[in-house]
Amino acid sequence: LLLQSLSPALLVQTQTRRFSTSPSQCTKFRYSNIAAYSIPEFRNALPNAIPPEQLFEHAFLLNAPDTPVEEGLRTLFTKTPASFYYGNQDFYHLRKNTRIPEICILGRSNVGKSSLVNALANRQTNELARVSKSAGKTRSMNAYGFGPPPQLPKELTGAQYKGKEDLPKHTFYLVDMPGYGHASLHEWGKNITLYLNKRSAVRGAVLLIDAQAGPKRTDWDALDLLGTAGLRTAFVITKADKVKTPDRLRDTILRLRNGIRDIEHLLTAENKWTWDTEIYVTAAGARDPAVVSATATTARLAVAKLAGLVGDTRPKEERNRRWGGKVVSFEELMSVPVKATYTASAQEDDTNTLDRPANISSRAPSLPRGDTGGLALPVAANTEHASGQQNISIHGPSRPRTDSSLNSPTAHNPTTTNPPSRSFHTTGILDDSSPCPAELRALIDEFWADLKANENTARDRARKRKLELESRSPRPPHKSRKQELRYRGQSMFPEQTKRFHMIKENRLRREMMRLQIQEEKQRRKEMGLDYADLDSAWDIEARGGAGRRRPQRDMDDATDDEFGPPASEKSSRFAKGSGSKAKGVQKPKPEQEEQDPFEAEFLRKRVGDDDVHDQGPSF
Ligand SMILES: Nc1nc2c(ncn2[C@@H]2O[C@H](COP(=O)(O)OP(=O)(O)OP(=O)(O)O)[C@@H](O)[C@H]2O)c(=O)[nH]1
Ligand SMILES: [Mg+2]
Repeated sequence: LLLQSLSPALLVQTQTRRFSTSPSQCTKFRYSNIAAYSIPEFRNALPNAIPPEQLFEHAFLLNAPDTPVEEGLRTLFTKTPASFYYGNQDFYHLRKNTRIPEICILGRSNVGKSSLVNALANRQTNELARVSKSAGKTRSMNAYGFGPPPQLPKELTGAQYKGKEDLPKHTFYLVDMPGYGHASLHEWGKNITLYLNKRSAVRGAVLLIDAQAGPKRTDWDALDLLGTAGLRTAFVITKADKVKTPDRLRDTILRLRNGIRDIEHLLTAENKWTWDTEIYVTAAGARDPAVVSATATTARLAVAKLAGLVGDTRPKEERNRRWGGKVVSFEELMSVPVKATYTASAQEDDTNTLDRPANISSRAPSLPRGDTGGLALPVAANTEHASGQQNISIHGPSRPRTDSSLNSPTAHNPTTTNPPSRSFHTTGILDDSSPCPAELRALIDEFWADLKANENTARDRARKRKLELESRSPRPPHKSRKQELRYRGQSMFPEQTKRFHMIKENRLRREMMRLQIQEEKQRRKEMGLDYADLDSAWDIEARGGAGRRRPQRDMDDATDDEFGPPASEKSSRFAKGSGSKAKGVQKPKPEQEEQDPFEAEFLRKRVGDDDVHDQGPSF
């Protein structure tokens, strides 16, 4: 069948009678041969002339060169039972893996991705991956581990991995993706795009194409995305048992080949994207288990090659080409000064997909279609150029790579109801002088804001929480009950506070007086004068003033020398701030009638009447 489809002019004449034209009538052996014929080296030989052990002799398992690949692959995929490793819709919530290769399986919804995972692991339907007749069954990126635990070199088991990453239990992971196209969500496409561009462990992608339906527009979009991400790609035709006529399969394969060639033609020299020239044909969900296992072998070979587990059959000059480009973080991408152009045009109808993408530059980029936009999507950071210069081009998924189409910013119609889908990539063919249109800036800003709003890392959550807390109205400062009562007491009993200050002042005043009397006493002693009157004066002062009994301390008496100036003066006095010690020393005015007569006399003797009035009291 494949002979007919791939090289109709070759060999087919002699073999057509031996092959049934209906795949459903093919035996296991013939399916094996079909599988073998999907590898180019065998296309020139007669199918029945190839013994099974030679089927894959041109390739060998890296660690066991003597093991025939078919047998070795079966052991690799089935001996250690495959197991589920992680599954999440959100790219940022995927479990960390930086040491084991990851191969992702892409394809339209219902093309048979999950069935292929089960077939590769030799499991029944639904035993490992969930399969359904209706499209959109797989809703998250599910990784399944295959093969025995690897023996990692020391540098990959160091302390830097502890607590951050699980020790791998398998040789590689196969990631079953949600399908694009019918019943898919725009959100899935966003996360798959992030995965293809940012996941460091991803080594390659398997793109599944329905044998009967052939490649559709969304498949070209996906291919474009893979090309942008620079990810090595293998092509697997699925549901080969369902094709109605060999012509149909031939048509599918030819259209796929031509489409790939066109994309290859439009790629720039710097682009690191490449693909396996073999197109693998499978029937992983067929009813006949023999057919499933026979065709699963080729798919195993495709996966093992992508994971780097099988010797490479590519020409030597191609072997050193980098498969995955350096991933540029989105932050990095955004900080690059934009020198870009923007191209977009009307949406192409999905039904009009039987045409191969002969003129990719004229293919209309798709517009997001709400929730069913599939992979029509925004971000794709790609490799940096060796020169270090980066240009960003924003365009629809059908990325035009010709100069003429790149320099047509006017093609963008800002009035369009659906905003065109966007993706970013670096390219060397952009003209430096091309201006950055305002709408391009707006688009980037809008997308950036959108992405930021949907971020959900632990750091983002913490930041959001902090902002939320900060935005709340501040709580009143906490006051202890004691503080509160004291504050209330002050405001409720101001008179008591005033009295407290007055007593303090009087204490100071007395202390000053005592010192002065002592000095005077000393002076008189030296001069041989009598100083008995000073002792009696101090006694009077210590009792609380002349003619007073000391314990009387009510507020009515506060007008005397002990409690400060008369009530009329009190307010002004306290308004000045009686708490100050210096001011507290400013004592009752000498003109007060009630002033102690001894004090007055003493002052008169010491400083003279005039001074008393001019300078005011010194205590
Ligand atoms: N006859 C036949 N049927 C197949 C084959 N592969 C898958 N199917 C059927 O196709 C249907 C969809 O298969 P899935 O494996 O769930 O497809 P999927 O790509 O994972 O779909 P989503 O998860 O919705 O994206 C199921 O009913 C399978 O039995 C095949 O090779 N031959
Ligand atoms: Mg699925």
